[in-house]
Amino acid sequence: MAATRRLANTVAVITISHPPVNALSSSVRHALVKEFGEASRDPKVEAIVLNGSGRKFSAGADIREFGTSAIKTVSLEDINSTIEASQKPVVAAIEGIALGGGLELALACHYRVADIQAKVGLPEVLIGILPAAGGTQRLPRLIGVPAALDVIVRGRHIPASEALKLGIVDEVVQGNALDAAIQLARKVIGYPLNKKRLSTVRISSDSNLEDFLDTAVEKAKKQFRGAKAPLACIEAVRASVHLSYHQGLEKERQLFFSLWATGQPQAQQYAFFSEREAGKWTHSSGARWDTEEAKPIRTAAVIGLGTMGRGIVISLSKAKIPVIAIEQDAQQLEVGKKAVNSLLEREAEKLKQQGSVPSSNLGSVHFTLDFGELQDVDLVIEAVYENMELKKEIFRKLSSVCKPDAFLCTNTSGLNVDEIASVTHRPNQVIGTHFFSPANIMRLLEVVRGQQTSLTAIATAMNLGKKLGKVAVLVGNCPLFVGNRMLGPYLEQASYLLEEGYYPEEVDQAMEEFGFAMGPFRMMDLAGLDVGWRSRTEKGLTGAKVPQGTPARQRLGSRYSPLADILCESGRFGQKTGRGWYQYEKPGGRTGKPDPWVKDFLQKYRKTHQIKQQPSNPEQIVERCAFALANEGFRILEDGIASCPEDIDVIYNNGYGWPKYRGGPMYYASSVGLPKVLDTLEKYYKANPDVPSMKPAFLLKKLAALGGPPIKEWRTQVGKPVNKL
Ligand SMILES: CCCCCCC[C@H](O)CC(=O)SCCNC(=O)CCNC(=O)[C@H](O)C(C)(C)COP(=O)([O-])OP(=O)([O-])OC[C@H]1O[C@@H](n2cnc3c(N)ncnc32)[C@H](O)[C@@H]1OP(=O)([O-])[O-]
Ligand SMILES: NC(=O)c1ccc[n+]([C@@H]2O[C@H](COP(=O)([O-])OP(=O)(O)OC[C@H]3O[C@@H](n4cnc5c(N)ncnc54)[C@H](O)[C@@H]3O)[C@@H](O)[C@H]2O)c1
Repeated sequence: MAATRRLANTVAVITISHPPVNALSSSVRHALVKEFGEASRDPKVEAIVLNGSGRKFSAGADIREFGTSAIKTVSLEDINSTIEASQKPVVAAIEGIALGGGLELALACHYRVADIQAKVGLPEVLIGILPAAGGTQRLPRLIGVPAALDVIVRGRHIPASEALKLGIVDEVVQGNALDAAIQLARKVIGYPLNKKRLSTVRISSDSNLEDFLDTAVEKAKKQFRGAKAPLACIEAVRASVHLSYHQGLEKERQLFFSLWATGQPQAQQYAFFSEREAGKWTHSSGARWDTEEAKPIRTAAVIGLGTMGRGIVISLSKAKIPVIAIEQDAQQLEVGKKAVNSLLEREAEKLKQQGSVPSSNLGSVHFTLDFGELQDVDLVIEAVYENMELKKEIFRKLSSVCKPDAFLCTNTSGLNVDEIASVTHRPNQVIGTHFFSPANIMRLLEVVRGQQTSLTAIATAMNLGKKLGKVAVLVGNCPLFVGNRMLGPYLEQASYLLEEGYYPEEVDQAMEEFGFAMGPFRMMDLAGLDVGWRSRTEKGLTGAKVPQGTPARQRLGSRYSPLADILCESGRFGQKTGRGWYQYEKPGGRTGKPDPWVKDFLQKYRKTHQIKQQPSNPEQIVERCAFALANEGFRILEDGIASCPEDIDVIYNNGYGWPKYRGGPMYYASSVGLPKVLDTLEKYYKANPDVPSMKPAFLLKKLAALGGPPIKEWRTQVGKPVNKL
């Protein structure tokens, strides 16, 4: 059923009923027209209340309908106009969510009542479009241009208490919003409605407002580089200032269709559904997310309170899970405790501003040096240094101290989860939980299954990810897992580009213009060049273990770039030392400037090694870096380390700053066309047979030979997920 109507005395209650989120599909819109028309004509009805079933008002338009003919039947804005013009007062009872078209529907009502838990917003920008059922025209008329612009351009989900302050809703109730809405509807019967019809409000413009909008455009260009939707949102809001409501609506429509033509909405909507699909994991045994039960996690522990441990503690605490936090000595414990407490204070402040009580919304954190205190916890996350021997020592301890059914997780960036599990008495309870830095902010969680990891452990870790508000993606165990493994060939290409004549700022600029949050060299400076250097030294790729006589630019018969090693040997570790690929104002500084030292060093290096310079071509930079990423992605699929291309894209969109409006590296390869990707890689590999990472993957060749089928069909060409190692 799409919408139903019942009578509460003289108030008709129309309920949208389209589980799970009451998306306003074509059938819902038809039903709304019918029910609203009947209520309007019914002489017994004096007021109308609109709500949603399942304690959710509505998540907006049915995203699956975009690009189909269904979106064209019964426009939502026509329904909104009819509601707004109603002679009987209409009240929206907002429970749970009123997002996108859901809020636009509520804005057409004359009054809005929300429950305290509700969230409202216009998040269309996050899926590449703009509110296109009058939202960009009604909201500025209700709360003013600056506040509306912030809501629309950022696409935030706004808590009810803030929505009340902004004036988006008229009333917030602790209890039942429907009862409160019915009461309000009765109260306002016979009141004049003119001022409640937002389309009739006029916005007065002045030069300050124009300056404000111009500044917003410049800010959005910088902040959302390359994304078209935020700019379209600003243009639509600008129209609300200059044009009549109906002309503004027409502008909104035009902007919607011109955005659609860019291809960005399709990529972002693919990313939206891919995130949801990632939760629906499958296992080679045939087990799935809906066949396995997760164990509840009532208490947890985190070992190591460094960069990662701190963020993980905060994430757990925000999910109301009490945490025991452990360090190696009193001094480190004190440092960690200070850092965690300061982050917790910030969280508490945010909660207070939202009208929530911090003590009942944050799990407690207990600091200790005593592993003995871990005997009752349900789950432990280890986040000590990336060192196999140290991790094994910790897991031996955990195995003997923790209760037998406790889950033991490692936050390693890429070490062998099976080897870590092998020192415990319960390898089935051991699993990788690879968070991203800062762990309390970044949404990605790679959940790494080992050979012996139980299905319950997988279900529990995936469920924990959801509880922490993360996008959890299940991956197999191989060196560096998925995201970091793909970075290898990408960074390798970036380095080769420097050897061939480019400078760090040129490569970064090209990748940032492509849409990456940060180019490869800025990213390396931020993460610390020493991390990779230590790992290459351990592997014998640099340092004393390299056999005498090895050519500087070759290892194990393949091309090698020693540039990053040379920087590290000069003490240039990136931001932390104030020098890396860039120079910074001070050690720990954030603003990098091109460094003449690097320029000079690169020029000398090229001369020494007689490297032929390439003519400058930013397109080539993007192609080489992005195709190197995608090619490794195809190998990961072949190996069964990721079970589908969508999972890889979710990882890149949420953990590596890939521009969501390009869908992810696999979606990008698909949109460029697999035959073109293959051709480019083939040409490069033919000219550079000593760069094996650019040898086209077998799966890429297979899919290209099939003519490059749509990405949703690739799954059928991929083998069953298996653990490699
Ligand atoms: C000129 C042309 C006219 C254009 C008119 C434009 C009108 C309007 O301006 C455009 C919009 O409203 S655009 C829309 C603006 N609104 C948004 O962008 C809101 C997008 N949604 C969300 O942010 C989150 O889903 C919620 C916060 C709603 C729930 O979060 P949660 O509790 O973690 O749950 P969950 O796991 O996330 O979802 C559960 C299931 O619901 C599914 N589904 C959800 N929303 C859907 C939708 N709108 N549609 C379809 N499906 C939707 C989701 O896929 C999943 O399905 P599955 O098959 O079970 O996997
Ligand atoms: N930093 C990142 O961006 C990042 C991202 C993802 C994963 N990781 C992984 O997370 C792990 C931690 O990395 P980090 O960056 O937080 O390191 P870090 O150096 O910032 O912190 C490690 C912490 O572990 C503590 N520690 C060491 N031995 C201990 C012991 N025996 N008992 C208790 N605590 C001990 C140290 O005192 C230190 O505070 C590593 O495996 C790393 O590869 C790091």
